[in-house]
Amino acid sequence: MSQPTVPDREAPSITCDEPGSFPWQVFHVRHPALIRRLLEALPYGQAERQAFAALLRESQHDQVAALSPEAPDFELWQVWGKEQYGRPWRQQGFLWSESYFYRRLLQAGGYFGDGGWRGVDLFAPFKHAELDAPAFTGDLAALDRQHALADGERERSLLMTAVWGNLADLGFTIAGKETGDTGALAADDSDRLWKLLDGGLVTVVADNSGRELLADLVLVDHLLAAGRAREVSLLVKPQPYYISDATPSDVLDCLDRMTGAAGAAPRIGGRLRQALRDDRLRLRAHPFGCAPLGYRDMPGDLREEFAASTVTIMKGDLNYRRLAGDRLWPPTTPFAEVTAYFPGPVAALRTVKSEVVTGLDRRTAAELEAADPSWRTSGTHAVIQVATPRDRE
Ligand SMILES: O=P(O)(O)OC[C@@]1(O)O[C@H](CO)[C@@H](O)[C@@H]1O
Repeated sequence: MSQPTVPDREAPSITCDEPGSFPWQVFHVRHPALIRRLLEALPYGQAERQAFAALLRESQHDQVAALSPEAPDFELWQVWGKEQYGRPWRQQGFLWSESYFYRRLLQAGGYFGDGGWRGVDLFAPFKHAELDAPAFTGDLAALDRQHALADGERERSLLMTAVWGNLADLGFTIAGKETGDTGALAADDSDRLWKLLDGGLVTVVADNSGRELLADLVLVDHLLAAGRAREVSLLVKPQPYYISDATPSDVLDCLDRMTGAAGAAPRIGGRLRQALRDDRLRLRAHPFGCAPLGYRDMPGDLREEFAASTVTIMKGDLNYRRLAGDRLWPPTTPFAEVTAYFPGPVAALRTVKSEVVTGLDRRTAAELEAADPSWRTSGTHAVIQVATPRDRE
């Protein structure tokens, strides 16, 4: 096997330095809007309100402050943040700074403290509202129609629902973006993906809770029930992150909502509960899920898990950034090249909501860039991309 190329040394890393750019807007528009929403949703006291305001100021104008030595994850962040502490936030890589912002947001909300906010998921009011919203009820009802489809059509529908479910991301909606149900696929390797799903261990790295997680769980149920997976390992976040990212308790909430509904939903929810009991579905919450790093820097145990999987399915935009590297790749850079380090077959199911794009054919890339330069952040397009070790030979 020839040596994999490491093209990420060539594409510029994305930072928040340029006023008006997408990453700059995340820090200067999206984060203030998020904090306003948090303060409306939860009755935080003076100390937390001041801490949120201080975090906003620091992250927009100052140097990155380190965690205090009492923090439970101090050691971890000494490693993850050693290059960044004491330097301006705006000069950090966007992936790093955004991730650290969410870590510090939990701290500002008292999540790690010894007061009444300890362990409280500050995004829970939004997550619960989503589970109670008409759109979620509509998604549950749509499962009956999906169930009635012929096999091939049903698989296509399950996959597309999981892909476009990624638009139901509270970070995206807080930024005032529209979440139309579907747009166009800029790359579609779905046939290759189905070929890989041949009855082995499948790892699904989940993204958002609520509507996206529902679609992902329904897909997982199908993989198990149809023998397309022998076992599924579902990776979620160990703590609240990026607003609506799923944690283990969000999975349980979603299952509850399914089993409490009518029609196909309770049957699917019941099968998933049974699969958890039988260990055919394993729920994992690895600390690396909230790391400010790309998968290139994954720890050994995760590498082993991905290597042992017949395919790892990465959901969502942030996972795509972490997989490909948070860089301004020419969009025709082969997906297999940027994921050459990955220890097994990998598939990305993602609506495009940030600037990182790879694996497009020349014509599609040219047409998209010419039609609307903001297509990368508007959520109008999605990709289904697959790379296997064979592609790298
Ligand atoms: O990973 P997800 O939930 O699909 O998307 C996360 C996201 O909303 O956050 C980032 C900007 O804040 C973007 O990469 C992306 O739009």
